[in-house]
Amino acid sequence: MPAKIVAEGNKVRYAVVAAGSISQEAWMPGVGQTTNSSITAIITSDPEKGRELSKLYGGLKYYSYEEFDQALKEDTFDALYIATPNWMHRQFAEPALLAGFHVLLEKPMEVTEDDCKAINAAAEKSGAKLMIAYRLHCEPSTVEIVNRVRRGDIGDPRMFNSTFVIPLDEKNHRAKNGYHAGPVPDMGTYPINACRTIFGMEPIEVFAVGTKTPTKDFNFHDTVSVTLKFPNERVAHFLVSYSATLVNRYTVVGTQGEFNVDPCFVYGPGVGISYTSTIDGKTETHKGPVVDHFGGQTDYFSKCIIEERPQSQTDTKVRNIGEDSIYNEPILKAGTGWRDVRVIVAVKRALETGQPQKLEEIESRRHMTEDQVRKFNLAKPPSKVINAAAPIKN
Ligand SMILES: NC(=O)C1=CN([C@@H]2O[C@H](COP(=O)(O)OP(=O)(O)OC[C@H]3O[C@@H](n4cnc5c(N)ncnc54)[C@H](OP(=O)(O)O)[C@@H]3O)[C@@H](O)[C@H]2O)C=CC1
Ligand SMILES: O=C1OC[C@@H](O)[C@H](O)[C@H]1O
Repeated sequence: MPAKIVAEGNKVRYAVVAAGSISQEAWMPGVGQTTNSSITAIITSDPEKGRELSKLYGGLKYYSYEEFDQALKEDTFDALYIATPNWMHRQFAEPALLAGFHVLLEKPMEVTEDDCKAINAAAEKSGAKLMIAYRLHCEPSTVEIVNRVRRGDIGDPRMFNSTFVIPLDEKNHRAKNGYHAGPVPDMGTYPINACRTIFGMEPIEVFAVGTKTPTKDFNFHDTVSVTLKFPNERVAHFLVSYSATLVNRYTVVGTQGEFNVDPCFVYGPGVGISYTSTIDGKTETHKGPVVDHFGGQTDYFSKCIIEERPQSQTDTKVRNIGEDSIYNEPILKAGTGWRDVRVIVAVKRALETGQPQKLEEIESRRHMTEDQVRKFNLAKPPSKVINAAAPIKN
């Protein structure tokens, strides 16, 4: 089926697939901050959520998962926001894309490289647009930091180090579903995407060490240390964990300076991505604005849909830092979703074998530019949340 067209002046109509915590508490309120997007349908396995959210959002059409194929035949939406658990992304994304619906797909893209490739192939076949929900790609401080590295403010970026810890409630779906629900896919996606973007390169080797906290009942390594070797002897390291207090920070060290970013990955009331820069011995603090990440990414994606920006512009070539070349206009970022998953599955192999894992050398593609930045105020929290599990242990 050909890709859905949304006329200039109309809003892109979204269906939300899975009304979990991120959909109800962040994405659905965030859409209200945009001017070009609306929610018109919900696809859920829980009829109570269907009824209640339909009322809360002014009469959404709701469907069960079994009615998904039927939903794709009706004219109630143009695009989908898919926020199922990681291993259920493809089952909704692939048929929706083949049917011409645009898809904003939660991170990580899926759990295997084959799943990612199948999703990309579906988008290519129909021409429908696909974007992985990297909300930070539309966040002003994150884009500023990346741009400052690209223009050489800290010299040659040599090292990246990050810690991302969120204490997980053991009742959450992430707690009992093995590696692919664990901290590497769930949270590691952020530092992996950040260091790939900051270095403008793809890693060539992966080392990993995992531990299982004795007092916890997770069925995977709940704390993992990962080292990524990059071309030109650059190195990145990150630690992710479900089993300690909330921490989210990264440092990029270059030949002339460093950026320390804290908080760097999370969102919500009072949270503005902020950093200190120390360049040639002079330290400055940069307090970032509190913006709605979810409204921002959706507004950007809808703009790409309305303007019919070609997906072929998705993965434009990136210069290596220090080289003098011109960037092309980059747009969406399906390719970068697979590139993160490629690393996530290599970490799994490294944990299983205890051996470093080589990655095929691939050229880097540019993703994340100024035109993606959105500065919407944070949406008000929803007046009601229906049957959604809190990810964070209180
Ligand atoms: N970009 C970001 O900042 C964030 C992204 N995410 C991503 O969003 C996705 C969903 O995360 P989140 O909302 O926190 O998860 P939740 O556990 O809160 O919700 C997941 C929802 O998926 C549906 N579901 C279908 N099958 C299952 C199953 N077997 N087990 C559990 N849930 C199921 C349910 O919705 P229903 O009852 O409606 O069918 C459920 O409420 C993940 O891919 C995650 O990585 C999550 C948090 C932040
Ligand atoms: O931003 C996030 O923070 C909490 C995580 O569990 C979630 O999946 C991630 O995307």
